[in-house]
Amino acid sequence: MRPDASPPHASPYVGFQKDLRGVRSLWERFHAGMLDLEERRTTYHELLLGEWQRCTALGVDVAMTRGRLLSSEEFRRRQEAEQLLLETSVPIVREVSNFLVDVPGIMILAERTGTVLHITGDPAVRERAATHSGIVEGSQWNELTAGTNGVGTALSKGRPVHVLAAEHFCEGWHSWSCAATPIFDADGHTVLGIVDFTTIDADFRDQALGLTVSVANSIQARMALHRELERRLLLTAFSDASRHYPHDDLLAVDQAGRPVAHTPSERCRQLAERWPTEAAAVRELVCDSLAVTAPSTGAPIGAVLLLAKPAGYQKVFRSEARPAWPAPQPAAGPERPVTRFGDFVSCDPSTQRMLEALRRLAEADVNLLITGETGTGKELLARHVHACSPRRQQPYLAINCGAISEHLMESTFFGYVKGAFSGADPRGRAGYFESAQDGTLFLDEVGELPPAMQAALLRVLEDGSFQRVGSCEPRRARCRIIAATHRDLTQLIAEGRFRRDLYYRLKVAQRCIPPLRERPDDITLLVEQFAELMRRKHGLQSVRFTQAAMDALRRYAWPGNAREVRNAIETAVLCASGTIDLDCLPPELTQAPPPAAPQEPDGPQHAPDGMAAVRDYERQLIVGMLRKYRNVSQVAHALGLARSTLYRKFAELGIQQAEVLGGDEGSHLS
Ligand SMILES: Nc1ncnc2c1ncn2[C@@H]1O[C@H](COP(=O)(O)OP(=O)(O)OP(=O)(O)O)[C@@H](O)[C@H]1O
Repeated sequence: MRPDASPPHASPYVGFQKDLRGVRSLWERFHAGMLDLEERRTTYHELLLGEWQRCTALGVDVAMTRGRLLSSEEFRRRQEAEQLLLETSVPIVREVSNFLVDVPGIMILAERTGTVLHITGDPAVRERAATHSGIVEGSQWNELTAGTNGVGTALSKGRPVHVLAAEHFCEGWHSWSCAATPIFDADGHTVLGIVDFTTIDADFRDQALGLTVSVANSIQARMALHRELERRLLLTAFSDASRHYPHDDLLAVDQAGRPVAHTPSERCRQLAERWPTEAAAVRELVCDSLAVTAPSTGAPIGAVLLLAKPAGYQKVFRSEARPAWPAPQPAAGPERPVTRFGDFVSCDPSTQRMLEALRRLAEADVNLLITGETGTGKELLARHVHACSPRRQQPYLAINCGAISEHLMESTFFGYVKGAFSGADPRGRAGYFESAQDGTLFLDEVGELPPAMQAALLRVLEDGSFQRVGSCEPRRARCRIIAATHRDLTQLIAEGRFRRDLYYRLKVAQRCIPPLRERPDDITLLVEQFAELMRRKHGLQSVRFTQAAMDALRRYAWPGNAREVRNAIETAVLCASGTIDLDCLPPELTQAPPPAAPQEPDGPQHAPDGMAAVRDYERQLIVGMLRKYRNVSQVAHALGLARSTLYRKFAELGIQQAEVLGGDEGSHLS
């Protein structure tokens, strides 16, 4: 056994050499209750005993052989809470792993409570770690749960550590050795997570500790940069508030409760000084606060606080006079919390209920049908359902059924054997069902499947088997199907264009995403999300909207839904130099609907209540755009719609192209 045979190891957290001889025997005697109290021991052995006694007192189960797994719901929450850490660390960890191809070990990123967020490295070691010890994403390795181990001990010590073989409290981990280093926040002492390098004990090298220290340092540097950006956002919010409230005392505090800025009065200076130690007393002076949140994740960054005057009168920030915050300012206010489902965000209550239902359905592992207009985020939801499902470690494959040529469809879905047909890969090829084995197959635009393919798909869904083209050998399909369509499948069924039996197989569970025009609060939310996304993408300092621009954005009906918002905001961000005004928005948002288009005599021009009014508005909009561009492709692009969707809208809304264009349709409508 290695601890008895290997040379001493430097122990960075105890400051002396580890002599691993006798550790296994010490461990055995400790757990058998056969320690000789009079025995003279090295400091190192005393230290180990202290660690193990602590684990015993914490009630750690020494017989455990697999890491404890969080429920996928809880894991999802942790991932969401640690989005910044993930975004910052994963690219670094991956890049380092690329240079460790021949090193038999895995690199683990854990968050501040010891939950593994990400694992990368040697596939064989990864497989063994998962199957033998339950070291997988979502498993927990703090000392309370798993006793002395790399992640848990680095967390509790707050320093880089080696934990080798029999030093682990639980025998189940004795075949592993780990080096682990904490990642600190910019303040130098708050632990944000752990970088750990784990190998089978016999493969362990001392250099592993240097590796984790250097990876942790790189992550820290990147985190520090993020913190600086957050600090700037907070300062921008503070100076905006100061402009709007020049006669008041304001204090900006970051998320850790540290004052970042205050109004330059002596009273405020003193309050800021007292804040870290007497926060409770100073907090009593706070009349109102404005939360400042991270642009992309919505995570809180800090707050601007409005302090009571010495005379004691109370004041609140006026909602209509809230400063023109940078894009990340929460759109819906505290009474409308934002729900996130992966990258899908919403503050609309009925959409939020749908997202909650999807969270539950993700775990249920049943086939799912997602409907909704084009651009409403069906693929985004499907992807995250997979990420929250028990299949999340397996492949996710998205297929646009409308984009596969009909005669290749069967071989694309089911694969083919060699010599199946001329022009094919001579070695044969696996189809989507095999490639997505054990994972999720997302069938986008499922309403476009031709009848023959509908029949073939139905057969797979009914008995779970299929054959490659050119072969009789049955194969089992073990993937989950998520299907999506913007079409009304019940109508297609009534028209004989979609199989009823297939429909029922696909919609074991079904959810519909409402169009954006029916959830006006989400318009503001998406505008701000995309503005921040584009600000980052194009490396801009800040992006803000004038009131007039924001009003126009909220009024518009968005027939292309979130995709159209995204396109419009990207163009606007690029056109504006920081502040987006009306002139940076696409003309259809700012121009009144064309007068010649038919409309109700007193019909509303925007933000109408009834569906009929919405249809009218959509009709006016599309007719106006057709007159302007005189080209269907350009209109579709401007609206963020597929051409096929636009043609569908023509039919639904009774728009006659020839009529609109005065009979010259043929030359322009391409
Ligand atoms: N609620 C949302 N929050 C954030 N982004 C969204 C949301 N809804 C959609 N998006 C974004 O809008 C774009 C379109 O989304 P997606 O492709 O998922 O829509 P879709 O309904 O599948 O469209 P189609 O029917 O045309 O295939 C993507 O960029 C997506 O990230």
